[in-house]
Amino acid sequence: MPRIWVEKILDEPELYIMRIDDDRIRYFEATWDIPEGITYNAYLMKTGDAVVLFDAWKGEYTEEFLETLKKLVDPKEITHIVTHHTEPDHSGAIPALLEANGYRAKLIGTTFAKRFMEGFYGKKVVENFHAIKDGEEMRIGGRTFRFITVPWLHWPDTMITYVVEDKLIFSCDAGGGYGMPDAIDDSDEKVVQEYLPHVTKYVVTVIGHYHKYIVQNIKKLRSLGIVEEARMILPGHGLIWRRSPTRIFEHYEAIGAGKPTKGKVLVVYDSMYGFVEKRMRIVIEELKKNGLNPVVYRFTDKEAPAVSDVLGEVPDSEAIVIGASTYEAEIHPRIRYTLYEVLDKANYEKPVLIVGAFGWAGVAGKKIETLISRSKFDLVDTVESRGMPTKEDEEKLREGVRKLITWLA
Ligand SMILES: Cc1cc2nc3c(=O)[nH]c(=O)nc-3n(C[C@H](O)[C@H](O)[C@H](O)COP(=O)(O)O)c2cc1C
Repeated sequence: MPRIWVEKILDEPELYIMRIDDDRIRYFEATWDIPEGITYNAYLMKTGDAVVLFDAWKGEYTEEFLETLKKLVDPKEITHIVTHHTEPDHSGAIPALLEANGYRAKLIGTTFAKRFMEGFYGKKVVENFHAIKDGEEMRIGGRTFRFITVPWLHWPDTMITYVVEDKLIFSCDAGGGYGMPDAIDDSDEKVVQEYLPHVTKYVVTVIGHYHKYIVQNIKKLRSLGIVEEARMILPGHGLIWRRSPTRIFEHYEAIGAGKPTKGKVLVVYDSMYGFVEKRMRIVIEELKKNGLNPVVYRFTDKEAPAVSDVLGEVPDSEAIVIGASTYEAEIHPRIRYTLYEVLDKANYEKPVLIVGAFGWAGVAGKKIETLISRSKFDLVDTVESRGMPTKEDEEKLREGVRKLITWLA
């Protein structure tokens, strides 16, 4: 059963989080394996004569959302609904809420948001929609709400709200992560440490395709001075950041920049009958001998790691080793798909060593080389040979690892 959290975050303005922990979901966006689950966070603020709702929950949890909301307020009393991003994991419950509200509330979002809401839920939902301009301020319930667009974090519709007097940033997907942390905020460092890898995985899989916009948009928010002075960052997924509000954006920036963890080398390969495996054991041994820390993901007839987990390991790796067999004159399908996603979502300037095995005519190595040469990654070496590696092959593999290490020095 999904856990529901309703907690008061502030007395003045009166501010609540409504969070549901989605433990039923298996594949976010019908693609990314997330055994760690995800939360949907909505926020409710009572200020002066206004009751403002920031985002909602996924449509699947509409009933739970309305029940939870009714504990805090009669839905008819909601005066404003801010929709930062219309992806249905945040907007799904809004149509039913508007109905319960008697369509009294003003919806606030970007022009794109208006278009998308109408496309998803019909004309009636946007009858009372105010489309903001970037940087526009509105006085609501005695407070100043500034709306700032952050396009492509990760849809064109995306914006954040800054409540000027209280220095609060409502950031929706920006600053979010996977996982169902055992707290609502960052006050417990142990919870934060467990949560941050889920943030990395979230950023790469969900926003990674647009990763240059992560850096650009955070730069934009910093230049407005609101990141440094923020008292709290309140995302649409995961933890609220109030002990150290800037930390989540610093983490996002580090992911955007691909800031490496010293010595971490991501090793990913397939092996159907053990020939690539034999090569990779040599590679891993050589990496360890040289003081590096290989993080290994293998696709075999017994294991198939989640590609989402592999993606989450890329940003802070210093280098990558890809091992692949040739399969029907192609790269093995598991590595082909993994590589395709890495190049699309986690494309960084990092060195790559390619290792291949084939039966009669090796093409996997060459095909990976071509893909790497068209990406930001740097090709260090390709070591590919037939079947069982010979002594000579073994020496070439060790030499390849040494070249990788020299590259890192
Ligand atoms: C389904 C299948 C398709 C294969 N296709 C090719 C191929 O097109 N060209 C080739 O040279 N070898 C091919 N091979 C042979 C493998 O690439 C070779 O045995 C390699 O050493 C496998 O390494 P592994 O046991 O680590 O997967 C194929 C093997 C299988 C099982």
